[in-house]
Amino acid sequence: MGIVEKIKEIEEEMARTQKNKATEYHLGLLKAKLARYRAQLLEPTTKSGGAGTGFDVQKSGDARVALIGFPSVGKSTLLSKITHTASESAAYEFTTLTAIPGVIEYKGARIQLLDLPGIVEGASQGRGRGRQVVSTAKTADLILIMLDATKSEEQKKLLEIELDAVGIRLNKSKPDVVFKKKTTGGITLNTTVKLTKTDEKTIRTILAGYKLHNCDIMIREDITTDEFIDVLIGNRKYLPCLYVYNKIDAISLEQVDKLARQPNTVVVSCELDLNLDYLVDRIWEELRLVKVYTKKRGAHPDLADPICLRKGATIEVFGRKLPLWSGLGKLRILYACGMGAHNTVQGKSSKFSPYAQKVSLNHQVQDEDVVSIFTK
Ligand SMILES: Nc1nc2c(ncn2[C@@H]2O[C@H](COP(=O)(O)OP(=O)(O)OP(=O)(O)O)[C@@H](O)[C@H]2O)c(=O)[nH]1
Ligand SMILES: [K+]
Ligand SMILES: [Mg+2]
Repeated sequence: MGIVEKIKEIEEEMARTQKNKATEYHLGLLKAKLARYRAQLLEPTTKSGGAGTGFDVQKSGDARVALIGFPSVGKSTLLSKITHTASESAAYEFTTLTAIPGVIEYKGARIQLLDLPGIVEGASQGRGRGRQVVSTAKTADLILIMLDATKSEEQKKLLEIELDAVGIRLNKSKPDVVFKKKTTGGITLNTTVKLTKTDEKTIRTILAGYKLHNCDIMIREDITTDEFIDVLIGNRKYLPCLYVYNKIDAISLEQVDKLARQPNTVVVSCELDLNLDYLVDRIWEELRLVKVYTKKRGAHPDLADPICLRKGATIEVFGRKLPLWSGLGKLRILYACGMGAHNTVQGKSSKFSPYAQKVSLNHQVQDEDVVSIFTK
């Protein structure tokens, strides 16, 4: 009998078994067995299978948010509540076996929310399909670490360790260090601040360890040794993260209050719909999206249908989101623009706001700008 059949058999037996004191233990055993089989189902089938690559889900919308957590913390319940997609949720572990995308529609933005299988300790080392889950996290613009409010604080640390192991740095900015490899000339090391958490000798030792004998380094921040290594290795991902404590319906008010006071934290109950609106608000904020309105010549800005971009996006990035961009491309466009409230590019990023201003393709847009594009 294959695993799928075994799972089916247990599920049927569970459905047949009445829930009461006498069957509680037996049901518990069945649940554990079910979780074990489902965990097996998650294991990569080939040796290389899944390792290092994420799930094959097309990115869509204006940003991607990934749900990371241990099994049964309520990830799928959340997806089903705040998007139009239903993801199966159940009381046994490893209910979700693959990445399930849903869309949060909010303030004119379409945010892709990815429900993922639960991970276990050691996920980054390739246990279960965990490695695939943490790799998918790397493709997100924001990570939601979902935690069970009724369980120990330990869970948070363990998840952070797993993400850290694949090079994800949460709620940290890239160390302010300029590092340039050269072919000759030895090592030039400069610092603009006093180093209190590492020192020059350590840094030189590490460089030698990586066989880097020729490079220019300028350290502009009081970094740690680990942060210096991150700079050398290079492919680190610095991502914002919200810690979402679910199931607050099952703990005391005092406990809820204590959790809610932690930084980057939102407390919710998916089951009772508690605080979910606030969570979506916070997701929007953390993504740092800006809304930009389009405006046709001689018409009012189209306020009903803004284009959402990441903060720092340029006019060019904006243009690529316009349906008519490819056509414009052929005409060898543009200068784009205007800024200000009633003219071409109107809004906050114009120096001459509220008047329209001509800007270049690499001009950065800001929230609530109104942009018109002209072709030559
Ligand atoms: N008390 C309580 N239970 C909840 C809440 N949200 C979800 N649950 C329950 O928690 C269990 C697991 O929910 P799921 O949504 O399947 O959890 P998951 O994290 O997707 O689990 P896996 O896919 O197995 O990793 C289900 O029995 C839910 O009914 C909540 O806010 N409060
Ligand atoms: K579950
Ligand atoms: Mg799930």
